Amino acid sequence: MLEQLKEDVFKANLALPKHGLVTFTWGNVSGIDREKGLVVIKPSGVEYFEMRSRDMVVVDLDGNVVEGDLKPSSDTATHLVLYKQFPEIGGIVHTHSTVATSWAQAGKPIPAFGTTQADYFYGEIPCTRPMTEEEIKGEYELETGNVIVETFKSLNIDPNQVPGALVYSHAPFAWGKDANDAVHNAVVLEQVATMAWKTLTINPETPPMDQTLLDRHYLRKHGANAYYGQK
Ligand SMILES: O=C(CO)[C@@H](O)[C@H](O)COP(=O)(O)O
Repeated sequence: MLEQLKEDVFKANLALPKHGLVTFTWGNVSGIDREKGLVVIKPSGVEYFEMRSRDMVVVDLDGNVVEGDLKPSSDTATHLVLYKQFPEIGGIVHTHSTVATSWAQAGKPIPAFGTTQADYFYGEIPCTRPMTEEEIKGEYELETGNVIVETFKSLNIDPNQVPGALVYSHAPFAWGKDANDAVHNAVVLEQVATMAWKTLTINPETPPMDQTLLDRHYLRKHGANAYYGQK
């Protein structure tokens, strides 16, 4: 079970450069075995092309390394907060993908302008508030997770319906039912970030999409009555 999770997380990490979501060692992917209370995550600062499955690091929910010779990702604390606060997610991706990161740096949520976003995100993709000097000087990665959770609670957004967020002045996090699903949502996030940017370039007055159309497209792929594809 844990060996399979390591392999899955390893492959998911290698998918980041394949999809053009990361440069150098930027970004990271993790997956959780909730029965064991263990998280597998990428080692910090290791080039993707050098990475091997056995390099994946296993930590407990307090961040203690329980297996692996390398140091875990520097963003591990953020992943752990999200696993604890979003109990239905099974995988998390952090990238510095160019356009989504540009939205995060601008401090703007990504509005839902069309059905592409609606198929995967049930509305706008939120951006967190600026972090305080105390949060930044403190345990920044832990506080990054806390401010993502705070954003979803304050906006009453279900993280299972909007599987991603922009961290202000930083970059996006995405998640899903497992590491592979989280990578899928990270790819979609970068795509819809690009579409939204270009939409506003073409028409700065573009309004968010019609709620009925948003409902139709999101609910055709998600929920008890989903019917998309061969369902
Ligand atoms: O957010 C950041 C840096 O700001 C991270 O994405 C790093 O770029 C990757 O860190 P490691 O996972 O290699 O520790």
